[in-house]
Amino acid sequence: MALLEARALVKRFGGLVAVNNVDLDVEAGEIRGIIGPNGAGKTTLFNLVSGALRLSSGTITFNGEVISGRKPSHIAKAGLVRTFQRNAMFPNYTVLENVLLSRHTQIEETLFKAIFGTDREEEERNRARAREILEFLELDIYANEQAENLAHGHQRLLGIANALAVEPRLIMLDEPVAGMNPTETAMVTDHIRRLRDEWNMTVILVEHDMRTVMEICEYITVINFGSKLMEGTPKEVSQNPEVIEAYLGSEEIDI
Ligand SMILES: Nc1ncnc2c1ncn2[C@@H]1O[C@H](COP(=O)(O)OP(=O)(O)OP(=O)(O)O)[C@@H](O)[C@H]1O
Repeated sequence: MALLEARALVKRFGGLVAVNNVDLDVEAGEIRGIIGPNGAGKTTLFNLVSGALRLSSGTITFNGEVISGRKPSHIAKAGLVRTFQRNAMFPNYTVLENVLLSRHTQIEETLFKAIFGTDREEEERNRARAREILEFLELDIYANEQAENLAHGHQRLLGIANALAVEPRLIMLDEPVAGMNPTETAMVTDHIRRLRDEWNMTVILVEHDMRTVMEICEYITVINFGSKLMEGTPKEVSQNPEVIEAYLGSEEIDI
């Protein structure tokens, strides 16, 4: 059984079918890419899996548990979290505080509980874990910096740190290298690979930067008009005429 099994997912917005009967199986330890043209339904698919949007129909099983219909906080606690395209979640707090606050806000349902709901021992544990995450992502030198002062690449990395704070098994990254220069892209790509290799994390990413997708994903799902067009290795995807037609306007994918 795959770690994530999505069956016949459908999402309708009024008359528009944004996600149309999509199956998705992701094995533990995979780095999976989801690609497709603008408006194909990638973000909607992400939101369905993370629980941010309610399914019109379909079932999602994660780690053997049915998670469809559950709240995002429940899904996060079960070990599946997503990042967002926006920068730092709590811009006026330090980097370390961001990771601590994220852990609480993603798995607790009220801000009160998030802020006051933990005992000292648990808080110590959370703090130690937050430091470990920052070290892993080489953000520890910024631990006491205000988040909004970080460079763009580091802010996006902090988004990943915030997601890791709930200690997930599967992390969904929404355009992790969007707007980055080549140095930042290389840094983030390297960390994504290390997350899988060293922390056994399963990763799903939506990304427009084809070079990054081809470089780090061993398997890619292509979405077009809300439906799955194909799945395959980067090589299979980049050579598939339907994909080239749909996604790249008949230009070859540059790998
Ligand atoms: N909340 C919503 N209400 C109505 N329509 C929506 C909503 N969210 C998305 N859509 C529509 O659903 C379709 C899929 O959008 P989605 O954002 O999932 O595509 P995408 O593949 O992520 O696109 P992009 O690559 O541009 O981010 C689009 O036609 C979009 O306009």
